[in-house]
Amino acid sequence: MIKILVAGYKGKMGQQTVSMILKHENFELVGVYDPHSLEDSLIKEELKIPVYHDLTTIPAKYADIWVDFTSPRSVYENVKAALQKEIHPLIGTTGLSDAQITDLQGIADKKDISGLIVPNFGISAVLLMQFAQQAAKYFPDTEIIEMHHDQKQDAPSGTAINTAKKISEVRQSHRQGDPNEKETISGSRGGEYDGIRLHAVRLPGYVAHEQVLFGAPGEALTIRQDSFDRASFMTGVALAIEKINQVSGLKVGLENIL
Ligand SMILES: NC(=O)C1=CN([C@@H]2O[C@H](COP(=O)(O)OP(=O)(O)OC[C@H]3O[C@@H](n4cnc5c(N)ncnc54)[C@H](OP(=O)(O)O)[C@@H]3O)[C@@H](O)[C@H]2O)C=CC1
Ligand SMILES: O=C(O)C1=N[C@H](C(=O)O)C[C@H](O)C1
Repeated sequence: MIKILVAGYKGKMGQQTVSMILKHENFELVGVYDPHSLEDSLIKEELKIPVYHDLTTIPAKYADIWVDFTSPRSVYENVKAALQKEIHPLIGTTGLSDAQITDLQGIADKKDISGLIVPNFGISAVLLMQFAQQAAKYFPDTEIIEMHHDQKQDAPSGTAINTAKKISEVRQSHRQGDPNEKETISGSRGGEYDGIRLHAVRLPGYVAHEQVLFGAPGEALTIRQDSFDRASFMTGVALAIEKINQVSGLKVGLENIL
């Protein structure tokens, strides 16, 4: 059995993850973590699962895997704590900066603990990023539009940033649009990563969606993926839990285990 602790267990993704783990025959939920929770145990399917409220009280090697769906504000400290306790981090929470990732990779290497930071567990999103990288070799002019539910804390989404990074690996960095363009309403042209414009839409009813638009003289290509339900992320979470041991160091992207 693979022993798992879920951080952020009361959240939208945390609840899905807890249900998936309880249904899986090879997974055991040994604990959950949320500093704001008022309960001491989570009663689920006749099981009494301990609730941790303080990182310092979680024993070293308490679980094999730490699944994190918390908040951009807490994820860095959580991953650091998991690595220090020699628990493999499987991180779905977005918002880690490049400097924080480099720092955590250093700790993971020193401790010889493998882990994964996964901007998007949906197979459609992983494929979209790969297809977008392939297309950018032939269509270097591109803009990204991500659309999410209106409770999302971070913008642009982790998936959109990761898509832009993958595109910028294969195209010459350049500024798009007319050099003399002027925003009459500030922000109209969106955010920017290495010359790639990113646009974030937040609307009720949406879950998680992304479009990558490519334009060239006389033609265009649009690649789109949709997560209509958070169940779309659970196949990827389960697969990553099963395969995290095969990763070397702390890596970014589900493609590392596909
Ligand atoms: N990689 C992927 O495929 C996906 C990633 N995500 C990402 O996962 C994260 C969570 O998303 P979602 O579930 O929708 O968000 P929610 O706001 O629904 O859930 C977050 C949960 O984390 C809890 N929390 C806040 N601070 C801490 C902390 N310090 N330690 C532990 N728990 C904490 C919150 O509790 P409280 O409300 O009491 O503060 C809440 O229950 C986001 O960063 C989102 O972008 C989401 C979907 C897919
Ligand atoms: O907050 C969300 O909901 C999601 N967050 C991730 C992101 O920022 O890319 C993954 C997915 O888009 C859902």
